[in-house]
Amino acid sequence: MELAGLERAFGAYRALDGLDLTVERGEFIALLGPSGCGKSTALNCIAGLLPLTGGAILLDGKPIHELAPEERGFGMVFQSYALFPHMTIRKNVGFGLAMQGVPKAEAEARIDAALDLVRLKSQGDKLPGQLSGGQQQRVAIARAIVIRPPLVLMDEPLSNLDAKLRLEMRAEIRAIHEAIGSTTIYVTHDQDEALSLADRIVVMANGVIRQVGTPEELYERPNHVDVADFMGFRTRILGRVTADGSMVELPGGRLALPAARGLRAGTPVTVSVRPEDFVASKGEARGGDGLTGTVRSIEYRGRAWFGSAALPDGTLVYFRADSTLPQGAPVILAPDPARTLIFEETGR
Ligand SMILES: Nc1ncnc2c1ncn2[C@@H]1O[C@H](COP(=O)(O)OP(=O)(O)OP(=O)(O)O)[C@@H](O)[C@H]1O
Repeated sequence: MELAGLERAFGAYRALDGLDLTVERGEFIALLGPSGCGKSTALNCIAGLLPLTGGAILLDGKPIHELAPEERGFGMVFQSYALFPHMTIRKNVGFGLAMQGVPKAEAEARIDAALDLVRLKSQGDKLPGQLSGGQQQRVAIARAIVIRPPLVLMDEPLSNLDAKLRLEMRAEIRAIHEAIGSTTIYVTHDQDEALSLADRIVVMANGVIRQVGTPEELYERPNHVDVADFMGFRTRILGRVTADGSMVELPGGRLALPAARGLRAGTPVTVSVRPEDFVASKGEARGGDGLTGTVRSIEYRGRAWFGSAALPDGTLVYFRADSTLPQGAPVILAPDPARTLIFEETGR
């Protein structure tokens, strides 16, 4: 499937501002981004629930964006399970087949197979209200896949479930995707979910795609400060490349960072670091060994302590420490230079 310059405006507001993406058959794609970035809008446009205001959607080379949702025939799974409360599980799962006029014997066999896949075969005669949240979401998945759709669309399907069930269902969703060989587009704001499920992740911000890549590519080499944010680079510090171009001048000190090599002297930069790669120890920094900050909070998380410290300008740094540190104490904050990212002129 191909999204070509997908646009959706609400009045003057452009919720989708030119999305280009090719999805291969059998791929599992995660659309990842903060609340309001346009993920659900993109999914609803693909499903046909929202008309486009520009661009095109092609399936096997044919434009489908003028088709009604039922003509596209995609399977949809929403955050709310959207089951019919007065219909049995079997009837819920079979609804799409009945609409398509699939003969009864075939429909029954396909309902059996779908319920088997989501491990609910024995629950078919119950009503949705008699099932747990996780079971209801599995019914919704069975209903989406029983029609053998060319594309399965999922919008935060796990966000109503508790943490343990979310992990179990995550594995099941991937297993079902493999088992039926479907193409799946999955909307989430949870980077763990995206990293563990997807073949490729599409990171969105403000209605545009920031980066597309495999989980490894995005985790190791985010190309934009927004993507880094999503991949766990929690600390972002604004600074400038020093006059001789060898270091980065930041609040609380200067750092020698290989990633800054090649940038012009004076270039404004954002430095991004993960908490586990930013080590705090007692003392004050001097001469490029780290930044000086003041401990704001600290807690033990097994193995190590994690906390936050304020730089002189108030910027918060999220750090790891090998022993506890008193609140209010001055600390040296030393990032692992090889794991520190630098972005030009992208600070907020
Ligand atoms: N029907 C609508 N009318 C006006 N604005 C809308 C409409 N639907 C969405 N928007 C706006 O478009 C933007 C994108 O919304 P969308 O629901 O796609 O975001 P999202 O990334 O899915 O966020 P969330 O994770 O919170 O669901 C938001 O700013 C939202 O307010």
